Amino acid sequence: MSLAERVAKLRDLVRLINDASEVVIQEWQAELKDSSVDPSTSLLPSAELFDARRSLLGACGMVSDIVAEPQHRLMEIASEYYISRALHVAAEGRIADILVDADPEEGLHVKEIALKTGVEQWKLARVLRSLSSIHVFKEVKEFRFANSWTSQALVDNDPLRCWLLTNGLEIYTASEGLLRVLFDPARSASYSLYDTAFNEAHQTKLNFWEFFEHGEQQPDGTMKPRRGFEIFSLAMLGGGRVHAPPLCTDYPWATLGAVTIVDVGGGGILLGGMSLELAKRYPDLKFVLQDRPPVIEKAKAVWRRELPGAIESQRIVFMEHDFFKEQPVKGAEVYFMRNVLHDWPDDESCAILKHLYEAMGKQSCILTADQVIHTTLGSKYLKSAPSPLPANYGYAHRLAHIRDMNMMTLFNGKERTPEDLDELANRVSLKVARVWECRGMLSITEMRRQEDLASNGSAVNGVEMH
Ligand SMILES: C[S@@+](CC[C@H](N)C(=O)[O-])C[C@H]1O[C@@H](n2cnc3c(N)ncnc32)[C@H](O)[C@@H]1O
Repeated sequence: MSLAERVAKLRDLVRLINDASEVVIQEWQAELKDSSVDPSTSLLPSAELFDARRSLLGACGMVSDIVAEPQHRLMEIASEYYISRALHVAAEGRIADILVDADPEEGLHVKEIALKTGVEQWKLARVLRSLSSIHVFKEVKEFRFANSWTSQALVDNDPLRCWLLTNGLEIYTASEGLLRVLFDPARSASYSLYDTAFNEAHQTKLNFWEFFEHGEQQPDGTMKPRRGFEIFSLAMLGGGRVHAPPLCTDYPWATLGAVTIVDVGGGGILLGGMSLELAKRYPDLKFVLQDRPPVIEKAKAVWRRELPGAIESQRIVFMEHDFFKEQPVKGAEVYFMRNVLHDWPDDESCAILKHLYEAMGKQSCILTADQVIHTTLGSKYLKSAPSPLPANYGYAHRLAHIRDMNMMTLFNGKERTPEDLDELANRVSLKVARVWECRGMLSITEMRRQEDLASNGSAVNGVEMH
């Protein structure tokens, strides 16, 4: 890039930062007037705030590319995992909870934090300083730390704490196998569930789920559930809480009327899954929750507690079902899957979709809620970022790619672009009719049978955000 181009781009970005900031401020002020919104915990920003926020974050990231010395920037990216490591230490040590009563001006001395965590104080100070420099925690006086706007979100929030921690345990170890697997020609070309970086790093022939279900051998030869699995389960609850509000709002569920939603691989061990969230908000909807037998048993208990009467009135029917077998519920209006397809390579995902296709009727659709990958080149299904940002908002899309790398590492699975999903759909006579972009990490992709779309011409390759 020539100097003139860099100067022009930097000026464009600063203008974008300025404009997007004004929108963010305006929307914050509107939130302040709305007593139903708590800005510190709201997971449902207005469409304007969501959009301005991603422009602003994308632009700030792009500024770092233009302004930073390239070699320095590359060195930083290559070793950034130590920042993640620092956060894992903070999560393991429950530092945000320890700091909850600290005076915001005075903070708590690292000596006292060390006593409560068991980490040597001067090492702990270095961990906390790493995080304070990126505004997670604050060093308010020398060696005295307090919570920041960001770390405050961790206070008394075990599901979120476990989400951070689970990325620092078996999943982190698994990422260490990526180099060896990707540069081994046979395993690199394989999309088997058993040829993953996870298998390599943990030296196991079990896949991710089997590994956890199998437990850990104790010195006396008995098996004990892995601590990491308990943390992973709570982490899924943390993720579910973050994902649910936009998914429940940004698809027009209320307009469906009194229809049945088949929640395929619906989960719900700890929180009841997406169906329970929808059931609480939309009283006309009915549900069939399908999953593996141990999951179904646990989900029943959650529903009994969270929505008394729903089981008796048959608003919810629980069904043990393997989604690699024939779908027993025929002609349902909606077959819903959240965070299911991303766990599976393409062939397995097609097998799941094919069973749904065979059960669908004319009015049926599949709604799949996953992280939708948007490339820097854009997609006809997704809203593009304003210039000079790349179409996918660049830096603001980083977590999507991180999650995609995670799926590759653990399962040979994949977060997909709308085009990838359409390709899978085409293999089993389905088609992506529309992507419902939601104001969160996940979006909803609607698939219909090709013959139905052809007959009523209702394919929409557009973008709509509520
Ligand atoms: C990542 S979880 C998602 C759970 C839920 N949809 C949610 O969003 O909270 C994947 C789910 O797929 C289920 N699953 C895995 N293999 C399955 C199979 N062969 N048949 C049915 N469900 C399966 C798991 O038990 C788990 O509940």
